[in-house]
Amino acid sequence: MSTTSILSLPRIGVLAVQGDVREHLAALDALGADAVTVRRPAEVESIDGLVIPGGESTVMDKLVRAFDLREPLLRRIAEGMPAYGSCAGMIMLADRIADGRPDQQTLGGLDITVRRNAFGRQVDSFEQDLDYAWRDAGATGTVHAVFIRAPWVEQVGPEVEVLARVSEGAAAGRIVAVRQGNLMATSFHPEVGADRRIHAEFVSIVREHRLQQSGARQSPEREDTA
Ligand SMILES: NC(=O)CC[C@H](N)C(=O)O
Repeated sequence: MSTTSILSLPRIGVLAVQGDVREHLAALDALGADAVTVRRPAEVESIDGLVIPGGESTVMDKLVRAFDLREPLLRRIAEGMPAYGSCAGMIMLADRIADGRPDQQTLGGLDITVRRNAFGRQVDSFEQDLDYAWRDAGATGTVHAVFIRAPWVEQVGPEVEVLARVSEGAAAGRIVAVRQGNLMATSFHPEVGADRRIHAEFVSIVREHRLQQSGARQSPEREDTA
């Protein structure tokens, strides 16, 4: 949690050890967030929310450990810091990987099982319009989802809300967007286009969390003076 005023911009970090960091920074910046890269343990402490980009989850896992980011990230996520993972980022936030390599660790937090590269080699990349369960009352309509060697969600726990499924083709019905409390993940890459609605949903989760945090900090004082 940043120590700046609650009225200041939410500071949202993008995990910047590997992957498509720049596109997420641009999307967050366009939404009026204070978007910063996260490479050092101290940087994990100063952010209000975290985006984990697409890339290669095995490499990301190794670098997170090599840069001493694993422990602070685990702690902040356990404390309730909002996080959003796209593609490899979804894998990093998953509690379980189906057929995972024994040496691959995730940060976890989302009670889901993901399957890496689930759509198969023949269809490395594809695009589809999906129905999306918007939480922002202002957002409506489908999402044009871009999948690049994407995972799908094979199993979800009872606390997990399914936000989107594949709409057509052999994989129709597969879960590709989820939310559980302050954690959100998509198999696809909303950062590649100009549509900012999914990032906007995450920024509003971060804003709400900050408000709750500031309320929690203030309430003991209010009791004192009552
Ligand atoms: N575009 C992506 O992030 C691909 C994810 C990658 N296949 C992985 O397993 O980590």
